[in-house]
Amino acid sequence: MNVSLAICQEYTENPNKISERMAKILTVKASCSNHYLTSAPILSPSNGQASLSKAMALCSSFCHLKPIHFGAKSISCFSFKPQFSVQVKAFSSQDSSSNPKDMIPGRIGFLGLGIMGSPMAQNLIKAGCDVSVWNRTKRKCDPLISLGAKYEPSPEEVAASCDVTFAMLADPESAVDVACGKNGAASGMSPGKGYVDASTVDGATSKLISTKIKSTGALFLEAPVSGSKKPAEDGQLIFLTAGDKSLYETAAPLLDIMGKSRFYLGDVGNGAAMKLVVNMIMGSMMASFSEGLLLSEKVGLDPSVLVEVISQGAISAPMYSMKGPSMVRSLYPTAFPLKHQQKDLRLALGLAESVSQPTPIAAAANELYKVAKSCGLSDEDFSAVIEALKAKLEERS
Ligand SMILES: NC(=O)C1=CN([C@@H]2O[C@H](COP(=O)(O)OP(=O)(O)OC[C@H]3O[C@@H](n4cnc5c(N)ncnc54)[C@H](OP(=O)(O)O)[C@@H]3O)[C@@H](O)[C@H]2O)C=CC1
Ligand SMILES: O=CCCC(=O)O
Repeated sequence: MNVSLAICQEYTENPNKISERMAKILTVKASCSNHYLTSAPILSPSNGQASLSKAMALCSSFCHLKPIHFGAKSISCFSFKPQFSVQVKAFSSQDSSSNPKDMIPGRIGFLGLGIMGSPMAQNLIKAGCDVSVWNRTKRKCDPLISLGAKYEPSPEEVAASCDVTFAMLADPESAVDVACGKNGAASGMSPGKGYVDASTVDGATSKLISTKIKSTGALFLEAPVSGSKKPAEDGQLIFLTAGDKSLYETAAPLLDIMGKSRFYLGDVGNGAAMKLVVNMIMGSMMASFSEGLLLSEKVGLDPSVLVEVISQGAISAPMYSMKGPSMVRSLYPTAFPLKHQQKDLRLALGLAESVSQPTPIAAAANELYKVAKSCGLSDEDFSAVIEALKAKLEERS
């Protein structure tokens, strides 16, 4: 907090000078800790907008700076995320809502506290939001309750007591059940509220949920994410949103707590489609990488060296460097469950079918993930798909 006040004084004294110092302070702070900096009131805001814009423009030459205007009452907000999740938000002290919490919808609901939902909800709580939670398996709520979350016994009660409710559920069936089923979120929805579904589902499912939520007068946004367990923990997700633009704007400060970027893609279904295309590519990449690792080993090469070679060339990808070393050791600590990757391939193939787009590579990859599931690997990380190839090879030899 001292840091943000130092920034504010500099704003007001000399807006041309501040950005370099701001970047330096934040870099130091970011490397020391991993917490959010919020509330940076501009102390003499006569030239607040001008100095802030100037500061943001100058600061962007030092770091990845993301100006976002969110709401008439705030001057502006920007996120600074170098290696760690750090956010700085600037507000006018003349503004009646100089408390950043006033920019955030009153109470936030979170439904579905699995690998992704738990850290996402946790980041909201750590950023100072009032959060209510529900999960089918209640014990998964306990760590969040101990951080200050309020437990509600059903999705309906979460939705009824919150302004904006997020859902992060396994698949289309669970997303529909939690939103539209008995004691589902829709039963607690009414005008003025919003439902943001971050689960990876197909467009038809998303439209069904949207229709049900909107029939209550509430707003709907689909917001599936790219990024896995670690980005969820670090507030570095990429949101692929579509639906009600006004809910997108209301939810933006929350998306910025949980993520590093956000895309607004228009009508409901477009966010789901974008997510499925991304995961279709990812699933095929992982299947192909698995084949390469095993082939290299079979011809007497060291697969660890293959990982190293790939990391230095044009086909390098963080996924190969992150997963490769443990795959070589036949270890698959779960970040993205294999069953969800197969679900995404299945849904992506359905999307392709709906527009008669050939996707032979993804279809082959899907078969491999199905084999992996039948080998009992559903809850392993999706990189365990390599085991399906080992099984096939063993069958043949
Ligand atoms: N893990 C990852 O890397 C990523 C996952 N995703 C997507 O995000 C979503 C969540 O993924 P993730 O957190 O990994 O999955 P998990 O399997 O860890 O969590 C799934 C969540 O859905 C709940 N759930 C499952 N079935 C039902 C049901 N019938 N009724 C009510 N709740 C149910 C689970 O409750 P319970 O605890 O009771 O089982 C749990 O809260 C999925 O759609 C996935 O594809 C997107 C990006 C990355
Ligand atoms: O849906 C899962 C995506 C995982 C990732 O983007 O790393």
